[in-house]
Amino acid sequence: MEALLKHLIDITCQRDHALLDSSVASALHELVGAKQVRVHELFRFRDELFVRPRVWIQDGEVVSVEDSLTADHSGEAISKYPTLVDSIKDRKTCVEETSAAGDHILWLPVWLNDKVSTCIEVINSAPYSGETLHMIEGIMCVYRNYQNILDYSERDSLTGLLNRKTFDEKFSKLLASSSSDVTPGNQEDRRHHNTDGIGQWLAVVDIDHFKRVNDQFGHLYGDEVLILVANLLRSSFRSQDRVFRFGGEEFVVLLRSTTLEQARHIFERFRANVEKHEFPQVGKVTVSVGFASISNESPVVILGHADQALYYAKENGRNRVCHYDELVSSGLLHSEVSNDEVEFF
Ligand SMILES: Nc1nc2c(ncn2[C@@H]2O[C@H](COP(=O)(O)OP(=O)(O)OP(=O)(O)O)[C@@H](O)[C@H]2O)c(=O)[nH]1
Repeated sequence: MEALLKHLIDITCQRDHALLDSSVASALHELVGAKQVRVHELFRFRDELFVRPRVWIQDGEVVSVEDSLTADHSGEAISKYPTLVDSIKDRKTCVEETSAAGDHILWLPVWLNDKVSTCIEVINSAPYSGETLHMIEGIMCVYRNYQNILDYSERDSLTGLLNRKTFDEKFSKLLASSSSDVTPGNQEDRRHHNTDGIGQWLAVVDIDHFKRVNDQFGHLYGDEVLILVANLLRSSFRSQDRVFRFGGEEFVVLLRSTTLEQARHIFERFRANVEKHEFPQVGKVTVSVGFASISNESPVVILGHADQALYYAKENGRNRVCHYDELVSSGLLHSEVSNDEVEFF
């Protein structure tokens, strides 16, 4: 009872999804005495549903995918887990199966607004008693309620995208984890990309002439355009990338683990998706995009680079994607001296 209370206090003091996942995994691992607990993320890619662990137990400790930039983000097709597929089809919250090795596996899909984007897997060598199942059910209810509360505080109410406050937290965390990966010997390599040319990218996206939409059609249509652009952002990027509404008609995208060529291609594909889209009543809408590599510079400098590239795109025809480093190396932009003293967040 005391251990359960301790874990419930730990779960309910979290203000961040990743920490909430970790404290729930730790509670289930310790209270059930489970061999393994994984918190999986379910995501759609090219019309297929995939599963990818977000948190798991390794050497008795909880490990989170957010702790590492190098973790494998690809995931597995959900069809590899038929019991999980059935549990979702039947709208169940708990299904048990026995593996070929004799382990007892519990699949616990988390239902939020009729959708499942998270599922917990608990693996145990012994069968689960009625009392244990009852306790797991209680922990899952607390977990679901807390996910709801966190979603509400992390998201923008109009578009449902992550909000500016969440960007500040996530971006600082991403930079901290990338700089903690730096060892004295490889500092220069990590400054921009790893040796494969794979890097992280930040883009600022701004709707072109949005004021005209509001002026010509009214704010309700303006809001509708914002919602539709947010949907196009969601469908144009992978689920491990992060999309934020930064304020007004400006959005920020964090693109993980791609080369410069891929990043350019992905941002260009999004720009083209918006250009092709028919917006009800309003007709055609375009966006400009400025992007920069996520280096070991401060958040204000990286954001400033992407902003400068966006400004260049706006000044040079709009409806285009511009890359900061390329503009600097071709002499079209002047690199700014970094000023880490500036307080931005
Ligand atoms: N409908 C609606 N409009 C908003 C919202 N937030 C900001 N805006 C409007 O967005 C417009 C932004 O206008 P500007 O910054 O002049 O930029 P723009 O017209 O998009 O022009 P460029 O960016 O130069 O292409 C302003 O009219 C704001 O009132 C919102 O939540 N809903």
